[in-house]
Amino acid sequence: MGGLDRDLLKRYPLLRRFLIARGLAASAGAAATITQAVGLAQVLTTPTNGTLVLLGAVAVARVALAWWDRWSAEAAAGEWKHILRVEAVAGLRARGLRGSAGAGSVGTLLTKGIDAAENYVTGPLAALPDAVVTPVAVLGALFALDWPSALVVVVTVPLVVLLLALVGTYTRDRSAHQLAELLRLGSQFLEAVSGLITLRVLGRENHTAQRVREVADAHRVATVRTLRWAFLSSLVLETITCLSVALIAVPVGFRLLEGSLTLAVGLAVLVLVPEAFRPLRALGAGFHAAEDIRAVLAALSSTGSAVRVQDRLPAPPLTPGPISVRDLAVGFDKPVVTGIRFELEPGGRYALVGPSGSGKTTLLRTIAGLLPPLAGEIRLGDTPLGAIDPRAWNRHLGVVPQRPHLFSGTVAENIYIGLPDAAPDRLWHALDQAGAADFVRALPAGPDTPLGDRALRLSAGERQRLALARALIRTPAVLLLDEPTARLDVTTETAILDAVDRLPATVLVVTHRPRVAARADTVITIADGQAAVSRWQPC
Ligand SMILES: Nc1ncnc2c1ncn2[C@@H]1O[C@H](COP(=O)(O)OP(=O)(O)OP(=O)(O)O)[C@@H](O)[C@H]1O
Repeated sequence: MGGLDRDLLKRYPLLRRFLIARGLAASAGAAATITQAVGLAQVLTTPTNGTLVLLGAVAVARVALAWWDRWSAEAAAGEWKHILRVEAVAGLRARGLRGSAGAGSVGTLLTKGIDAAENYVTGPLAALPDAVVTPVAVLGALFALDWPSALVVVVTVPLVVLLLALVGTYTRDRSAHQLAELLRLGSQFLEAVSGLITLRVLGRENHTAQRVREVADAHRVATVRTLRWAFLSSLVLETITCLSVALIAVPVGFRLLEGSLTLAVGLAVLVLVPEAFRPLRALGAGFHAAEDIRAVLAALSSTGSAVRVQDRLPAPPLTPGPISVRDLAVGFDKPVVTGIRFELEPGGRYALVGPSGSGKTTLLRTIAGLLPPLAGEIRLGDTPLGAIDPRAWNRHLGVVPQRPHLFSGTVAENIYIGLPDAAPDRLWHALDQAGAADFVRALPAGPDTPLGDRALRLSAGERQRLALARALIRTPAVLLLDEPTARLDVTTETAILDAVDRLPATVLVVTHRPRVAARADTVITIADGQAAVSRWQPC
């Protein structure tokens, strides 16, 4: 049935527990419904004190069950959304973004996309046990009370189930299409905002606004189509339910007039019949939520942002020794560089060179554990990198990417990230080594100056120096630098490289500049998908 996805239940014990608890609650609810219907019929025909007390107790029990139903669904939905987001972030950390997924669409997927989990848990998943248990229980009671009425329900309930299955098949594609439009909108919007300066320079800002409008419109149309179908299926569902109730109510009325049916039984039947359809209607109303979350989970795994938290590797101690790269292949959907072999000795100086797009950054990110190797392995001493807890590896690493990200906090907060208790002299030492001390001192509030959104008030070279200070304050054993001086003048570059040379760390630096490569003992050259290792030789 569309409300239930076996893979999801296998993967998330939380959902299994929720379903079992709801099954028990649905059984209690069905018993209460039948007792209430029969009791109500008796009170209206031959009232007794005992029946009145019983009815009161059942009413209280139903209120308590309704409260618990709501609370348990909200709690399970909140916990599952949290798990999905943690998994998604772990997936992004482990594998990076795959394919053409952009930050905008992944951001939308992780926020609004994963919110669909709430509608799924509080909607079809919560309704499913009730939709299985209650119609069967009510049918049993109807057979005991009045079998001709039960026969009508036997014929009409499968019609409702068939309709739900049809709705599921039809809405599957619609939900995936609607989500794709939503992600496209998120990505277009982010691109338009972050590229505003370029667009203005090119005189294309109106054109881009028009494109965002078009995508927003496409998303609106897709949403309205899905909703139209949901409303239509609800209408058909309600019609089948009303017709079924009418098919039972009319003969019951005639039989009451004829005297072939007692008033108590007739009333009980009339109260019970709508109860057989109620949970199915609830299931049908939230049916599209099941398809929505399925589409979200498929999108998460195709962007590489879904990894099971339980899949985390154990964390053996990190052994000191060289970093050995053995027959490594790096890349994304297909390899960019293959057959890479080299050793990084502790304290050694290495340069990674090669034409633009040859795979230098990809190799650096693989060594940093940000991308999984496509083949071969990286060993730290005797331990494969894959067997080491990423957090343990991170503590030994200093990474300065090509386009470092600075957060909207202060300069100091950006540098202290992960080291909240570091002493201020360490901050100034790191800033000094990175050639950033002078300009930080000149900022309005020194290191306490807020950087604002993505630190746009700083120059590209200043941002790069802060990122270097952030790496150096951690006194890493291994320093991975991706063109760290690409935006700096020669004097600043020389000062920074001198400071880096004085560090005891193993340093691997990606560079296009011969004078930076000249500082390394060993040069790893990547070209045509292959890596070659040589001693530095000036041309
Ligand atoms: N997220 C990604 N998904 C798919 N392919 C990617 C991704 N990132 C990079 N690539 C591709 O991998 C190849 C290597 O890119 P990489 O950034 O490693 O090159 P590079 O040698 O560092 O280049 P440069 O010197 O210009 O920085 C390129 O062809 C690039 O298009």
